[in-house]
Amino acid sequence: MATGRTHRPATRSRGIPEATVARLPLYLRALTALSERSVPTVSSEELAAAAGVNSAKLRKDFSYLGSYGTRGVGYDVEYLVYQISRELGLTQDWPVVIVGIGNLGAALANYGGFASRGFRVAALIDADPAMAGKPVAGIPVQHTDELEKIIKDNGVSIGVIATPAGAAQPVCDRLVAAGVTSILNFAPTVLSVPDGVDVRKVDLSIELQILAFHEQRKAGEEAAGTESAAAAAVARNDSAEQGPDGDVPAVMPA
Ligand SMILES: NC(=O)c1ccc[n+]([C@@H]2O[C@H](COP(=O)([O-])OP(=O)(O)OC[C@H]3O[C@@H](n4cnc5c(N)ncnc54)[C@H](O)[C@@H]3O)[C@@H](O)[C@H]2O)c1
Repeated sequence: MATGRTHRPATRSRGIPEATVARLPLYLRALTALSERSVPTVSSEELAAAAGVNSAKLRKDFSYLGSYGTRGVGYDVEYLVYQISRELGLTQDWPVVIVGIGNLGAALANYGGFASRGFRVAALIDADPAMAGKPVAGIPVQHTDELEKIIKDNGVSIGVIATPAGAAQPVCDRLVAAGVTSILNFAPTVLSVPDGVDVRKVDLSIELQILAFHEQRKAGEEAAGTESAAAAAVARNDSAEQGPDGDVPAVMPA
């Protein structure tokens, strides 16, 4: 669930809009679940529901991949997994470094989902000399002095930043100078990067704040609903209480 921006135009060079690219991982996650259950084909409606996307949008997205499905049969799950993986560049191995191996960095290093999606954790880097050589998720932590060499030796193009906010920009600068062109930033700070470098920002507290906004709105709607129900009840009572000279009650007895 990465949020934030990438430093790219709204339409990529091959003509796939950025919004479509952002939905491809959602389709892939849903398709992978189907593939694990050996489901051979899926309709656009089923897949759209599983991915949480509108089915017309899904069909449009897949048309950019040249995938139109077969009427009455739907889409071939395995082929679509392959097509989307290829489009996202997941059919090749992506070595990733994680910088800042504290609570979050260690949790990320231990997350098995990276490797299964083609992201190999090539190195764990931390500024704390006491951590150097200590294994986390089976990988020895290396000191930041080694950062440039690690990037070069492993051909790393993706860096994950999980340092305190104050360290994130200098770490980002070093990663970029060493050749990293994509950064996933978990630190609560806005990074500046040169053209050609993509930054995605993950901030769970922002997601929670958005949920809090919706919760507040739901609570407001409920309160308004209770108020209007109460007002309607009062109105019904008023009309029912009208005397023999009054109008006919709103609800006539059967
Ligand atoms: N995005 C999110 O949803 C989310 C969630 C939790 C934490 N965070 C953020 O992630 C970051 C890490 O959180 P944490 O709880 O793991 O902190 P932590 O203090 O446990 O770990 C930070 C690690 O970074 C290392 N470090 C400090 N300066 C460094 C540098 N210049 N180069 C390399 N390593 C350096 C420290 O030695 C430490 O091991 C913080 O910025 C925090 O705000 C984000």
